[in-house]
Amino acid sequence: MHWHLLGAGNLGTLAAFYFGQAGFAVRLAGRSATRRRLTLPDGTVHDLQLAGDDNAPITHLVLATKAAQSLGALAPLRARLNADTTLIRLQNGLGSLDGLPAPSPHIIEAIANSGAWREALPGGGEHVHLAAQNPTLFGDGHSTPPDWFAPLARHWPQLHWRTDIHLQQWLKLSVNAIINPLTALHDCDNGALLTDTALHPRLHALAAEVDQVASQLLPDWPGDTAGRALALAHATAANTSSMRADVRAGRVTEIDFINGYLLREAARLGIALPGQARLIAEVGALAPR
Ligand SMILES: NC(=O)C1=CN([C@@H]2O[C@H](COP(=O)(O)OP(=O)(O)OC[C@H]3O[C@@H](n4cnc5c(N)ncnc54)[C@H](OP(=O)(O)O)[C@@H]3O)[C@@H](O)[C@H]2O)C=CC1
Ligand SMILES: CC(C)(CO)C(=O)C(=O)O
Repeated sequence: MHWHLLGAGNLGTLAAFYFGQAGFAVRLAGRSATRRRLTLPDGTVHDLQLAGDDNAPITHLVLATKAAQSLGALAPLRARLNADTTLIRLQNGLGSLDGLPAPSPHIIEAIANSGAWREALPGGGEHVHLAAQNPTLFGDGHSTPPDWFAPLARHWPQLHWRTDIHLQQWLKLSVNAIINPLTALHDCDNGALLTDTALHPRLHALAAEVDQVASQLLPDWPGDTAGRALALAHATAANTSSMRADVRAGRVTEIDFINGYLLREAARLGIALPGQARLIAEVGALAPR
């Protein structure tokens, strides 16, 4: 089985590594060959040569661009995708594939709780540092995973198939709506959200707004977004969040797909979220949208 990868950044590199370990061929989509170095939390270093695009039909695709880049990155590939194509959306946020023209591929949602950051390699390519290895959840709403999932899960630590993927997406969105913008605004690593207690009143107020919306949308909503955000910040303490990395690099952030998505859902329910609205404006002032 042949996989294409669209977006060979932090998580794309990690996925390419684990697919490769499981024996699947991986090549880039829309880009030429390049190299990546990956350092895992146990200190092992792995050099990867990522093959360039072959312009062949795409049967299996990992999409790991940032959310805002998704539709633009997929547009030149449209003729190579069809309704039988499997697309793993390895991204934070929700709504990044809204508006994807038909025929829609078979979409598997992937939720990563790991933390990774990257730097340029001297002489070209990039070095990805996996700062924390945590569970990754795949699902498409069906109970049975595809055939390739079991061999992949033997090589990708803590990879799980979830039938309640929609709830899991909201659980991840809720903590990203706290960790990502706060670490971007305060230019701090995730662990600082635990140690800088001056941030806690705001963190709790933002989390309460998230719980107000999510509990109306999802009957099984467990609440305690503040506790779960602090737990994930602890589990990824040494990481630079993806939004902080985007702000630092002057890139478009995912605020519209995380906090913006939440705000739009709240508006549909007639709920105002003043804290989240202010947060979106503050991040918007730091980075392009
Ligand atoms: N980093 C983390 O710790 C975590 C990230 N996530 C989520 O995972 C997703 C990916 O994040 P992350 O890996 O950090 O992002 P990165 O910015 O590291 O990677 C995105 C990649 O997409 C590439 N890209 C952009 N446009 C195109 C295009 N048109 N064609 C091909 N490639 C393109 C970029 O290339 P170039 O740099 O050349 O523009 C870059 O390599 C995000 O949704 C993020 O929120 C989830 C959990 C943890
Ligand atoms: C898991 C976490 C919080 C890691 O930093 C993340 O999702 C991100 O940075 O986008």
